Formats: sequence, C-alpha cells, structure tokens
Amino acid sequence: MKNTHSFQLNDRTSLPSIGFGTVNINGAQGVTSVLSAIEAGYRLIDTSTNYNNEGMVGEAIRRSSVPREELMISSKLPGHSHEYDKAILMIQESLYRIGLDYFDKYLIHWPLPKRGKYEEAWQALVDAQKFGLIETIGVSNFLPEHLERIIEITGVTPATNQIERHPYFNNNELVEYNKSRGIITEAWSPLGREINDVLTNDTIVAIAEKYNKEPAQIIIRWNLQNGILPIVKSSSAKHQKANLDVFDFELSEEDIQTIDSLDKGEAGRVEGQHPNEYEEFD
Ligand SMILES: NC(=O)C1=CN([C@@H]2O[C@H](COP(=O)(O)OP(=O)(O)OC[C@H]3O[C@@H](n4cnc5c(N)ncnc54)[C@H](OP(=O)(O)O)[C@@H]3O)[C@@H](O)[C@H]2O)C=CC1
Ligand SMILES: O=C(O)C(=O)[C@@H](O)[C@H](O)C(=O)CO
Repeated sequence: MKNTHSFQLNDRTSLPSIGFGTVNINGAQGVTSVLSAIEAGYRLIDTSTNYNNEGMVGEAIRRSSVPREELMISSKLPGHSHEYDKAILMIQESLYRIGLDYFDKYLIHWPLPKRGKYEEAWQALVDAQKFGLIETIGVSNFLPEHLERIIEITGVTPATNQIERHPYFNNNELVEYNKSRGIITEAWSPLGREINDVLTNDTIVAIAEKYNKEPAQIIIRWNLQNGILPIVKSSSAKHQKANLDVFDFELSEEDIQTIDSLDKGEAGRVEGQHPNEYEEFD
C-alpha cells in the first residue's frame, strides 16, 4: 500500500502521513534499507547530522528510481551548530554530504536550553528557508516555552515539532499545545525504540488481534487518528511494508482511549530524553 495520505502544514506544503526513520541505519546496509523503504512506498525520509548517515541517504536517493522531487528529505541541526553563522554553514555542509541542493524539511534537533542558543539557530533556519536551502522548517523536542520564545523573536511558527511519543509516553499535552499553534506533531520512537515492550504489551496485542492487524500497525494507526505523523524505523522489508499497510481499518474511539490509558507519564519517557535535560556530545 502506498503512503498516499498527507498532512497539510502551516507553510502551505504537505507531508506524507508516515515517515521513515534512519537512526542507526548506516553505510552500505543502510542504502539497501532506505532503497527498500522507498520501494515499499515511503516518501518522507528522516535523517540527522547526528546520525552520521546523510551520505548514505543521499546514495539511496541517487540509486532510487523514484524522482528526487517525489521524495521529502528531512535532516536536523546538531547542538554544536546552534550559533547563527555555524548553523548556516552546517545546513550547507549537510546538503553537500547528502548531495542535494535543498532539503524538503530541516529541524533543530534539540533545544539544548542550557546552551541558550536555540533562538539563533531558529533565525538561521528562517533565513536558510529564504535563501532556498530548505523548503519547510521545523523543530524537534521543543517544549511550549521554547516554541513561544522562537515565535516571539522571529514571528515564524515552526511547521512541525518532532517529539517522543509511544503508548507508554503519549505526550498528549505537548501534542495539544502543538495543535493549538497549528504545528504538526511528528512522533519519534513510536514503536518504543527497541528498548520498551510496547509491541508485546498485552493490551496492544489484544487490540491487534481484534482488528486482525499487527501491534505496530495499531500504534501507527493510533498516531494517524490523533493527527500525528509517526516516524517509523525498520530494517526489515516485511516490517517496512506492514507499517504502511494501515489505511484499510479504523480504530474505535474506545480503543484509542484504551491505548492512551497505557501512558506512564514521566516514567514512560525514554531515559535521559527530557528536552530540558538532554545534552548532546559535541
Ligand atoms: N528527533 C529526535 O530526537 C529523535 C528522532 N528519532 C527518529 O524517529 C525514528 C524512529 O524511532 P526509533 O527509535 O528508530 O524506533 P521505532 O520506535 O521506530 O522502533 C524501531 C524498532 O521497531 C521494530 N519494528 C519496526 N516495525 C516493526 C513491525 N512491523 N513489527 C515488529 N517490529 C517492528 C524495528 O525492528 P526491525 O528493524 O527488525 O523491523 C526496530 O527494532 C528514528 O529512526 C529517527 O529517525 C528517534 C529518536 C529521537
Ligand atoms: O535519535 C535521536 O534522534 C536522538 O536525538 C536521541 O534519541 C539520541 O539517539 C540518543 O538518545 C543518544 O543517546
């Protein structure tokens, strides 16, 4: 099934409703994985300077038979380049590494408020968009206080905010805040990132059996029906296909609420990933 549904953004562009995540997918094997993802129907590819795989993503784009303009390529600015001049250079370097002349989307990876430079980084993204280096600009792991600050300073609202969200940490308050600002939420680690057991959780498995679907498909559908764009990773061609095959069923409101009830609050968050605490190593 092709990833044909889409999300309308506040800057008048749109995004496919499911993105392909690439953390820890690198090198020649990574090219094979990204190629099979494109073959399966993914059109939004999520990478980051921090993943050290922009070159691999670029190689997959060049080898793919899908035209570049049909793909939406998204990368992220690392913390050591939050200063304005460094951010502009980093975006240019990212483009050289990936071998493209523009990004469809580019995000500030983390606000890193202790460094106190994310406002400059946002101004750089705003200007890089004007220079034609980036089509859509957004952020990742931003809390309301960070969003309010950059919107106040630049007058420009990010199109997307990519945040942690899976059944054990549904982040619903931040999702609602994003909605109130017209920002599309992207969910990272929607399937629990290999370190929590959401895919084998009894409640999720029971709902999956009821719809004759896989647990991963239930979680992806839970995101879509909440207006959230999941960024899903899989190195397996079988899983990649299954994760797009989610447009032939609908979860009931009751099942959505049941999945919401699995939330563990702060205890469910992936350890060490609170946006005010998380630090990057330079
Ligand atoms: N902005 C940020 O700060 C962050 C962004 N991200 C982005 O989000 C993406 C997704 O998050 P990620 O942490 O990678 O983890 P996910 O939540 O996407 O989980 C990936 C795991 O789920 C497995 N899986 C995928 N599909 C299925 C399926 N149908 N059935 C069973 N198992 C399945 C994969 O195994 P297999 O390979 O065998 O299919 C893999 O082990 C990242 O790759 C990255 O692009 C992630 C973290 C932080
Ligand atoms: O994967 C990402 O995009 C992240 O920013 C982090 O989750 C990062 O992977 C991490 O947790 C490193 O310890």
